[in-house]
Formats: sequence, C-alpha cells, structure tokens
Amino acid sequence: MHVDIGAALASVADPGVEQATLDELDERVAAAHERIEQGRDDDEFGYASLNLPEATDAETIRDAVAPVADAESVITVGIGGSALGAKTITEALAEDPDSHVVLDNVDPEHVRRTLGGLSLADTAINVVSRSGTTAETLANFLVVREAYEDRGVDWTERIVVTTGDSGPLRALADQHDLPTLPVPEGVPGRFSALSAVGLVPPAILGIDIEGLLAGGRKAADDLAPSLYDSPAYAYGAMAYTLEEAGAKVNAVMPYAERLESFGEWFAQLWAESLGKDGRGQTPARALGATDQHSQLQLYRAGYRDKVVTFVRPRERADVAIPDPDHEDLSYLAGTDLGGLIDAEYEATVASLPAADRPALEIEIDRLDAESVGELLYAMEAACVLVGELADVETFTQPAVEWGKNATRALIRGEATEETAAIDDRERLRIGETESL
Ligand SMILES: O=P(O)(O)OC[C@H]1O[C@](O)(CO)[C@@H](O)[C@@H]1O
Repeated sequence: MHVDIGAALASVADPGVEQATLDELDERVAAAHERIEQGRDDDEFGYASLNLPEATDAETIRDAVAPVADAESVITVGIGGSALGAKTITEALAEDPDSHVVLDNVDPEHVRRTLGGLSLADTAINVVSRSGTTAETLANFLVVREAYEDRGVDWTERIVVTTGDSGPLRALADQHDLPTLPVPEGVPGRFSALSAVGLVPPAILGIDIEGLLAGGRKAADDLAPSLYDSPAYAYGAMAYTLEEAGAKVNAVMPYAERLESFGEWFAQLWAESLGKDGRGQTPARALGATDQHSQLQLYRAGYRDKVVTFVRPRERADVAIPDPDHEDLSYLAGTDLGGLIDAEYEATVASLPAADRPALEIEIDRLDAESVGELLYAMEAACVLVGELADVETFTQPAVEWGKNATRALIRGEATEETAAIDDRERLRIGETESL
C-alpha cells in the first residue's frame, strides 16, 4: 500500500500543506507514535484496537462458525461498527458479495423485503452487539428469529452471536446455549473490523481471514516515528493538517465498486472518532468513476473546504471493450474497462490540483485479503494519529447518547428532558401532508 500526498501540497492546492509545515509536524508525529505505542503496549482502552491483528485468533472464529460453515448466505444483525466492518470486507472480497445481507437499519419495508428474499434454511444469522443492548439490533434480531420460527427453521442451529459479557443478547445466548464469540476488550466498535466483530461473515463465506489479519500486521509494522516512513501516518498527518488549513470535508472516492462500503466504514471511523470539541472533518462518501458525473463539480469549483481521498487497487480484473462502430467512439477501440477506469482515475486526481484543490491518494496492490486488511488497519492508525494531533477523545462517542435516550423514552411513553425537547422543538411546516 502507498499514499501519495503530492496533490495536497501548498505548491499546487489551496487549502494545501507547506512542506515546511509537514517537516515541523513530523516531530509531533514522532511523539504521537510514542504515545500510541505506549497505549498498545499497555493494551489501553482504544489503543488496544491497533493490537487486533496479533490479538485476534482466527482459529477460534473458524471453530465458532463451523456449525454454519455450509450456509450459502449470512444475515448480519448489527449496526455501526458491529456491521460495517463485516460489510466492507465481504463486499470487497466475497465471491458473491450479495451472499452477505446486513440489517443495520429498522426500516420495516427493507427488513421485510430482505427476509422475504432469503432461503432461511441456507442462511446463517450473525448477531453482533458490543453492548448487547442496541435497540435496532435487538429489535431486528427478534424479527429475524420470528421469521425463522415461522418458516420452521431452527434459528438456534443457524446462529453465531458476538457480544459483550453482559446485557440481553448475552443472556439470550446463554439461555439457548448459542455459539458465541467475545467482542475484543477495549476496542470501540468502529475499530473492531479485524476481530470477530468483522470476521464472522467473511469466515462463513470462505474469505481468507488469516490474510486480512496478516495485512493488518503489515500495516502495523509500517507504523514509524516519521510520517515519511509510514503510509498510515502520512495520510493521517495530511488529513489533520488539511483540516487545520480549512479542509473541513474529506470526500472518500474509491475507484472500485467493491470498495463503496469502505467509504461507509471510513465515515463512521472518522466521524465518531474525530467529531469532538467542535471540530472534525466531515467524511463524504463518493465513488469513482460514477461521481465524476455528480459530486466532482462541487469538489473542483465549490467551497475550498474539502480534500478528496482517492483509493484504488493497482491490479484489476479486465473487460475488453468491443470495437466501436461509430467514428466518434474510435478512441475506445482496443481498450478495456480497466484501462478506462484507470485513465479516469488519473484524470480526476489531476483535475483537483488543476483547480488548485487538494487530493490525497491511497493505492493498494489489489483487492485481496492482505491488501484489504492493510487498508483497514492503516485507516484506523491514521485516525488514531489525527486524534492525538487534534487532542480529542478518539475512542468515545458521547454525542450519540442523546438520541438513544430520547428514542427509548419515546417508545416507553416516558416524559423526560429529551421527550420535552422533541415536543417543544421549533417547527415551521411548509406544504401539506395527509394527517395520519
Ligand atoms: O455494538 P453495539 O453496542 O450494538 O453498538 C453499535 C454501534 O453503536 C454505537 O455505540 C453508537 O451508538 C457505535 O459506536 C457502535 O459501533
């Protein structure tokens, strides 16, 4: 994996990073690296995330999924970091990415349609919740369980549960003696892709989870006291410095359909870790080449408040483009789709500094287990570095609690500060909707 930061230097971009600023920052990177390594050595809360490639035991995961290893599909019931890591890995690596469906929302139409489309007898259930109390996950699990019962499929024979030591999900697993895996100690959900939290569906679907962990180890080995020696820290240092210089939005634009969910995973990692104390880059999700015909206008000619992070695999499968039968298309003759998307990548990356806007590039070797593991780990390490440099609480997410408390109080019919705020919130309705 390599990171190219050239298109975000002040010599070609505004906001941009002066080489001298980067050299100066490198001393702070060294200090942050030392702090991170100390946290890893002590398995400190949060920093323990960066020990997962060594701490995760692939054999234990394979043993736990053995009873359902014959499943043709997996349905993951989880949300946030309890779903996005697995979703990202299976989308990137599964032979058939559609064999992993994820219920990480409580949209009744979507849940009903998803369950209706599955042969439950051939589908394993992967329920994941660190706290074991998340309303969306528990509600969806109860709906999924009932669907299995209604179709006469013994759900206790088709399930793996990954959860903490307490809470209703742990109690349910104990009550039915279900195969369970622990969530990693001291690792927030968004950092847990390289643990049972992210690796059960890949293991069931025959993905090389050992390769994913090996890729994570490679990225860990590349952490160094200088950003110039570590792709992860180079990316993190640039993202931090660009934010300081005004790039408040970080648009992640992978040039591979199989990395679209990586953008969703990155969004939680970046937003929940760094959106603290009135700061934090807003992660925008884009996809190349598609969003060249959509968001690129804004990235090149909108506010100077963005950096675009391009991601691509160097090696790709290929599809020849048949010779065109119109002279206006003669430029496509003898080319292939891989060559076309790579040409579009090069053109679009260059189009940012051509409009003196910053771009960062992340290139992985190919879409295989080691490269994906390396990418996920490197982004986690980059995120931890930004948290150190920005001096924020990287590993907690207190701001999400208000909505959870309000939802629970609403559902229970309780009168709380939150429900009062819901009742009294400012409204000015324009237009009509039919009254329910
Ligand atoms: O794994 P749990 O406890 O169900 O939490 C799911 C997600 O909800 C959050 O706690 C935010 O509410 C995320 O940090 C986490 O990934």
